[in-house]
Amino acid sequence: MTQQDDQRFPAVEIEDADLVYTLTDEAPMLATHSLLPIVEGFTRAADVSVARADISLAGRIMAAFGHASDDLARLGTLTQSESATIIKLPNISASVPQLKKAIAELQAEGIEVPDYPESPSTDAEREVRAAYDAVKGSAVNPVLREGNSDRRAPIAVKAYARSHPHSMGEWSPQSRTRVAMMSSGDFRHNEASTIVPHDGTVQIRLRPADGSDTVVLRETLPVTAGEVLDATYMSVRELDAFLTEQVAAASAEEVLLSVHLKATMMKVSDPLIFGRAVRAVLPATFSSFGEVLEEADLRPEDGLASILAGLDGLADGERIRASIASELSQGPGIAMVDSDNGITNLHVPSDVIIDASMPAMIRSGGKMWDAQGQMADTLAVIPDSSYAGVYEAVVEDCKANGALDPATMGSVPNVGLMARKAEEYGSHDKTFLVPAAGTVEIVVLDGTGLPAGTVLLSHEVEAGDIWRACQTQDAPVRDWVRLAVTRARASGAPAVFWLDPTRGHDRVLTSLVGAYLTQEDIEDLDIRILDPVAATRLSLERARQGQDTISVTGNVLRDYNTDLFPILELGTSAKMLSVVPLMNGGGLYETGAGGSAPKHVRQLLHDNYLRWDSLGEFLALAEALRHVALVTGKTRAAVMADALDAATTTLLKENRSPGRRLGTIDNRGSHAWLAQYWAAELAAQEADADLAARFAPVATLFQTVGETIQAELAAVQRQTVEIGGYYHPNDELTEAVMRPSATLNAIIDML
Ligand SMILES: NC(=O)C1=CN([C@@H]2O[C@H](COP(=O)(O)OP(=O)(O)OC[C@H]3O[C@@H](n4cnc5c(N)ncnc54)[C@H](OP(=O)(O)O)[C@@H]3O)[C@@H](O)[C@H]2O)C=CC1
Ligand SMILES: O=C(O)CCC(=O)C(=O)O
Ligand SMILES: [Mg+2]
Repeated sequence: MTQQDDQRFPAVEIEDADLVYTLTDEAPMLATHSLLPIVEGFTRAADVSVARADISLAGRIMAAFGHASDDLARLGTLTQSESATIIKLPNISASVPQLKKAIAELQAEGIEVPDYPESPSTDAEREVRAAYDAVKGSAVNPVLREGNSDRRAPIAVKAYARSHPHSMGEWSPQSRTRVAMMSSGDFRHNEASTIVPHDGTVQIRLRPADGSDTVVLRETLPVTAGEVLDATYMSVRELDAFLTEQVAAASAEEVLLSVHLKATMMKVSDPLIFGRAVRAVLPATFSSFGEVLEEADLRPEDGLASILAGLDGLADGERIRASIASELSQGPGIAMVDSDNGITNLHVPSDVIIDASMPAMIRSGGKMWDAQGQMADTLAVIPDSSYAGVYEAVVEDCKANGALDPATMGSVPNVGLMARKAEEYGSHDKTFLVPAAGTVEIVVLDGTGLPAGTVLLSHEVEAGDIWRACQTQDAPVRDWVRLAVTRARASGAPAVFWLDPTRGHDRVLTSLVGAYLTQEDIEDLDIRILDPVAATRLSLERARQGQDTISVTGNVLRDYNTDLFPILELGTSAKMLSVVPLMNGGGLYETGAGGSAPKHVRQLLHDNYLRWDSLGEFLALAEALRHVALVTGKTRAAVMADALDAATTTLLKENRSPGRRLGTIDNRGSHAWLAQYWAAELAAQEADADLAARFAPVATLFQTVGETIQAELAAVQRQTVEIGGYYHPNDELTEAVMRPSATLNAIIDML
């Protein structure tokens, strides 16, 4: 969906536009084909120029090999501008299997992109691999998130959820579901942290225990004055022992085994941990055939599906397949992603992503799907204990007090430390699979105010351990504390900093928060610092009493909490307002807090029905238009924003959001209603008479043909459709599918 394809609007460059709208993947990409023409039509009346930035997985692959403009890099630069206004939809953070599929799809279209080199051996292959590694995993959000995060449910959304509570699975005190985490040897227990005194450069290296030459893991790493620098590692020995225990425990307790990781955002460490879990479930297979599989580039970290798909070409293929089947049938039931097609939790590393998977399990009364398509209790394995306690506390709370009630429960909004790749979510370029036993050290090269050669942090490690460093700059920490105070003041709710005194990083952060709070006016505010488990308990207790509690967290809990609480409160995190005030003054408006909902694509292709809810886009657009008005002086944009918010409130009240069942309003139908309500609000408002006059005939027209539009949109349901690709669908085909109402299209063209 490139700008040039659309002749109705002159192309606007990303750098010149008042507003940039991102083109992404899967369900939000489909929704954009329907919504963006409406947005462009309406905003033109306010003289707001809109550019499209293609940051889809396919777009980024093409850009990496010179077949498309590198829109992500351009947007990254734009985030530094004080006038940037960017609407960011969720995108695929690709696992290796997804990346390979996208590459194959582009190649089949005749686009010359190279294969993904599994084991690069030449310089050219290493270069290709580096290019793909930059596209892989969470490669978009960290580039754009040059600010901290403010995610909350707007009042109208919360009111709607209370009056139309979503279904919740029942929780029984007898539930056998529980969370398992490591009690030593993990990232939490090994964490060490320090504050860097001055700007400078450090090196990360391994001094092997056998006295052989030092291995440089990272040649140079710039550090900044006042930043918090941490290092930690996951002991593979302790991880393996833990995972083996959990496999046995799930069997003994007769519950499903499920593994919850963030292999997308934590693109180096978590696929490795996922691979250890695959091994732990198939110990005999890996002991007999591990080398054969390795030689064939069939890696457990890519998941069972990749291994199974690669067996055909192997001499031992059938024996390996039989061994896997036999071990799976004798071990505990594995939680399923798709029981109809035999897809387990361990098939693809990016199918079960902890921020969405744990809340979905909790919402379902602590159950996941088994191989027979029934819901069953599960042992939820979250190896690193840094944040697993939060989920454990929710599970225990639900066992003791029953499911939460969306009709009455309070809200847990979040203020998250995120800017400049803060904490773990910026660690992938400082994460290493340790090649040999020895000492990993972070050593001063120059600057920092310390003598060259000073060892800042060090760990004794074994081969196979996963070591990582994290950086958290000072300016983002100050900004985060300020944002927390602002939100506490604006909302009147208590603000709780979730910081763990048993962790090195959190202890340092606690002292900084204490210091920076003294610089704020907080006398009449309720601001506390609690460890994450205590903070969870307090937030739940208050939520059960209908009270709101702001969670002020680091980057990972920002991610976890903004799915967890919204999924319980609102049924989905798609309904969140998600604002990132960029540190240089710009605004990044994320649409909801969830991802790209891959399951929705299947339903569109099968039934021509898209259940994606664009509420997050509507909320983000209104905020973005207000920001445009502020930075460009185009006051009309603010009038458009107020009218849009009013239209969104009507849409909620009138229940015009997409349903889940065929025959109800889908994504396209909800867009048409939004356009109708938006036009009505613009015609009725008195702040801008010209705008009112311009939209009066549009509003009248919608009143006349609104039902025709809905009938045209409903008529296309219940048929299969073809859009000519998954990662890189054909624009014309997709547009035809997503804009099937000639009547609506004519109105939009007229705007
Ligand atoms: N900001 C970003 O860019 C983010 C990207 N991601 C990426 O998204 C992909 C999928 O991640 P996953 O863990 O499955 O999580 P998702 O949030 O994409 O999906 C989980 C479920 O949430 C529901 N859901 C999410 N958004 C909506 C919406 N707008 N309307 C209605 N329902 C919605 C759907 O439930 P149901 O099926 O019941 O309808 C969906 O199946 C991954 O590639 C991941 O990396 C993930 C999070 C954030
Ligand atoms: O970038 C990603 O991979 C996921 C981001 C995410 O889940 C979030 O920010 O809530
Ligand atoms: Mg998330």
